[in-house]
Amino acid sequence: MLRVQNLSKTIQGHKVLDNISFEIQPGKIIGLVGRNGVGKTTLLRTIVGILTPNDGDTCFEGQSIYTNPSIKQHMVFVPDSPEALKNYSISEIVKLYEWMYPNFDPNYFYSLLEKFSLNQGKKIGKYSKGMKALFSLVLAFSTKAKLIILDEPTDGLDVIIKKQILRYVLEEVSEGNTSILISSHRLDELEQITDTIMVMKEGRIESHNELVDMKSKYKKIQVVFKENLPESIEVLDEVKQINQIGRVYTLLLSDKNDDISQLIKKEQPLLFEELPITLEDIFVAKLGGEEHV
Ligand SMILES: Nc1ncnc2c1ncn2[C@@H]1O[C@H](COP(=O)(O)OP(=O)(O)OP(=O)(O)O)[C@@H](O)[C@H]1O
Repeated sequence: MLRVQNLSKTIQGHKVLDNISFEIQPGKIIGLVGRNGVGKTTLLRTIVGILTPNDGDTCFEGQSIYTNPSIKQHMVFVPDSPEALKNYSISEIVKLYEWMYPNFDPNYFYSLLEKFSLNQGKKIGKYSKGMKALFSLVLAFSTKAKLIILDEPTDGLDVIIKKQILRYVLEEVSEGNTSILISSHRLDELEQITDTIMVMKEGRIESHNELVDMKSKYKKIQVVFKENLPESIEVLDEVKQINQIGRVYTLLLSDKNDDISQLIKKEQPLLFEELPITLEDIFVAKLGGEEHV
């Protein structure tokens, strides 16, 4: 469906995107994660053609979006601060979207406004921050685009709406061939809805894996020793310390064959307990350096 090939973008002499390639298949939800300033928004803005790359291409169903802009009617981008529409009324926005997106479904749009209790009389500028975020999502899903690209979609939404939205996103994807690319710092939410996770680091894609495969590469344990964590364990590359409270250490192990667990057990811990692993643990292990402990 979407193929990003060797995309690079330099802004003010700084290479923000460095030779990025990936593909998105129909019916998939992909999470894009990375530390602040790593280039996520720049990547999303480049693959929808708001920014022009210095190198590389983005093709939707085989056609470059830069040389065939009409193909972009099948993709919709929801920015993290949707200010562009704030002076328009809802009926004006509907007209604009019907013009931009031939498959825009106004009946569906109004039914979603109702479903999420969004006041139809107000100008968008009069909505609260959360209502604006919600409105942008409703608008995006009403385009019936095949690819929906969301930048920090749940920022500003209260927990109840967030849950409704996440459920709604899952329903939409399971019913049709819509694909969704979501950039988010809310790793707990991504974990609930995504199939695969792309990790960005210094302008590159560091990894692009199925979430279950990522988790299977690690083991999270809690250990307590009589004294501190033995140095023989601390120095191992396969051991990342993700938390310490007193003598209770939480460790993330790259331990496919159980070798590291055996080494730790040889040091006779007072407690050795395996814990469920989260996307946040993997994020910290991959991108956290030593600063997080
Ligand atoms: N218009 C611009 N002018 C100058 N530098 C820019 C511009 N847009 C982005 N950058 C720089 O490019 C880098 C990546 O920014 P970007 O917004 O893509 O990061 P991000 O991963 O989305 O960050 P965050 O998680 O904080 O939203 C940053 O160093 C940023 O300062």
